[in-house]
Amino acid sequence: MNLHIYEEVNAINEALAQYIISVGRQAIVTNGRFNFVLTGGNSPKGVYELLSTKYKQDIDWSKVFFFFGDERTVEPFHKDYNGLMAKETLFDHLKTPADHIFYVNTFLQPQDAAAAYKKSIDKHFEGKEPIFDLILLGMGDDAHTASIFPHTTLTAVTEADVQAVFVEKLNTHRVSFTAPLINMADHVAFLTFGKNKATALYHVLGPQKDYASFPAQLINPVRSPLNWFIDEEAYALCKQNS
Ligand SMILES: O=C(O)[C@H](O)[C@@H](O)[C@H](O)[C@H](O)COP(=O)(O)O
Repeated sequence: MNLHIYEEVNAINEALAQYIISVGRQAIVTNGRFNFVLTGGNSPKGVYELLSTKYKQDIDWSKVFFFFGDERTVEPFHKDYNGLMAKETLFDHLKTPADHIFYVNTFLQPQDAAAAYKKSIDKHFEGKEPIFDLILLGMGDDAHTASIFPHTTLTAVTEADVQAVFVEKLNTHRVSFTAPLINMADHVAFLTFGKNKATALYHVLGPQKDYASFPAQLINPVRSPLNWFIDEEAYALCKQNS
């Protein structure tokens, strides 16, 4: 595991943008394309904006394919739809062709949306193992990641899949990658900052394994060390107890 800890969020975003570009360029050299899974939430807005402005010339975006590690079950481009923020901060600026963006079709019922999404992934990987080049994750203050929320069915799934899950605390369904699908990726990186994440991060990085309570602990990529891009505020409790 690699911890990249910064004082300021801007510094995290710069470091993460450079990491994404580096992984992406290597994927394009090796495989001719970069299969990049985006996280939702608010945290990644800054890094997406950096990628589509300051780093716009640093990678051949025409060879990048974008996916979402999870999606809310609201209609496409509703204000809470993860695809909307990515469209506004990345795709519109990069003029990403529609066939390079894999939105979750939330016009479908959750189970059908999840099945359709996994089918589109399998088609993209031509039936081979869906090993994404990079999966970017956020973490909630309850230690959820993607839509693997505490004490939900997804904390115990062993299949590499995309599944619908009912999240009681939100009283809604979500569509999400499962932890095994995330762990198959070539690279996985968390972007987590702010003091409201400190308690969750302390548990997630701690020695006590409790996957149901702290689902981000489920993320253990098999192909390369897990990367955490965090700030001092989020790391504060870990530091105090190290
Ligand atoms: O759909 C989502 O909301 C995300 O995929 C989710 O896992 C997010 O990364 C965390 O909730 C952190 O969200 P913030 O970045 O807004 O704190």
